[in-house]
Amino acid sequence: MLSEGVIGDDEPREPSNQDLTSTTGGLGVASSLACAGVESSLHLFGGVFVGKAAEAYWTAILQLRRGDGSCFEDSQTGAARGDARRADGAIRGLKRKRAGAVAPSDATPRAPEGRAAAQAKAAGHGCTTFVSECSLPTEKGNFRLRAYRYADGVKTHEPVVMVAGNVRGRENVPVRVHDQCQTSEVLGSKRCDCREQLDLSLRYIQEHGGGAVIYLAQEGRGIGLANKVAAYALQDDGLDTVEANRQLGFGDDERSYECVEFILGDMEIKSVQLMTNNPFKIDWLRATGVKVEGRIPVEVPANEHNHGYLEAKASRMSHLINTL
Ligand SMILES: Nc1nc2c(ncn2[C@@H]2O[C@H](COP(=O)(O)OP(=O)(O)OP(=O)(O)O)[C@@H](O)[C@H]2O)c(=O)[nH]1
Repeated sequence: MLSEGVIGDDEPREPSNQDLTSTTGGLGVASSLACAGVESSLHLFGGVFVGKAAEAYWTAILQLRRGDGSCFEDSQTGAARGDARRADGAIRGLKRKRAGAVAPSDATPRAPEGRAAAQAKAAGHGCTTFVSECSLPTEKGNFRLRAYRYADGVKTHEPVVMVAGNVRGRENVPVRVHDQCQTSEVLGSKRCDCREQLDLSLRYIQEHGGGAVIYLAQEGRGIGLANKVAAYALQDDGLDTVEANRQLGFGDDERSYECVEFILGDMEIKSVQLMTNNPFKIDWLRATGVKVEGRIPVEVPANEHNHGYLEAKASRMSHLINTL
């Protein structure tokens, strides 16, 4: 087992002014959609975001940025918050419309929401800031826990990273980008493989010279806990995980990985071996500028409750699962 991980030779630190003004890269476009060694079947579809909704959205975004590009989410005016709420509603409406527009009736595996989603994930509308770091002894070993804050004018969340070993300045660092699953990780649900994947990843980085697990609060592939329960209810009635999302008016995948490049850069991780079974996650991360050198599978044995779910992930979402 590794000793408690460090980002480099740093001591744990409190947020400095520099930390609190460092940000993600602004309004960039996909820096790279090249996906060497990984099969990609991104499909094109477009959506135009116009009129008052767009104005409100950009107003809210711009009010979150100083001239120097830094974040000041806590100083939003009431007007900005109102704009943000209207923009939030507009975006939700757009997503529903889009989900209806693209919902395919065939079972062909495809990138969830296609190229537009990959580009949106890469577009860089939000700000990520480092907040603080502490030691975190766990059942899987000793880690350092780094906390960040992300805000895009509509929503905020607080990504955390569990780090083991010395990763600063390294290439090919094993990294897992893991999305929250309260049902399995907190409540012990056997409907999915999320908790086991998290455990496997934490053990892996302890046993293989270090690495990082970036944990993002994007419950239910970004649709939220209550909506995921609604999706589960539809799956209880026979729909699969993809059909259930569409039936609720959501895209197949509503997650955003915009903060990941900033977090890796902040930790001076130069390139990663991504721990995932999802080839599209590799595409998305590359589209945001993350240097993904390769993939480490995170496969766990199926159980009687999640077998159908894992089969749907393999057949509907192209997940590379050999344990079925
Ligand atoms: N909407 C929805 N979300 C689910 C369902 N089951 C699990 N999740 C969420 O799915 C997310 C994990 O995504 P997965 O599709 O399992 O895997 P992935 O992250 O794309 O790929 P891996 O890196 O291989 O784990 C977590 O946020 C879970 O809360 C479901 O049936 N419906």
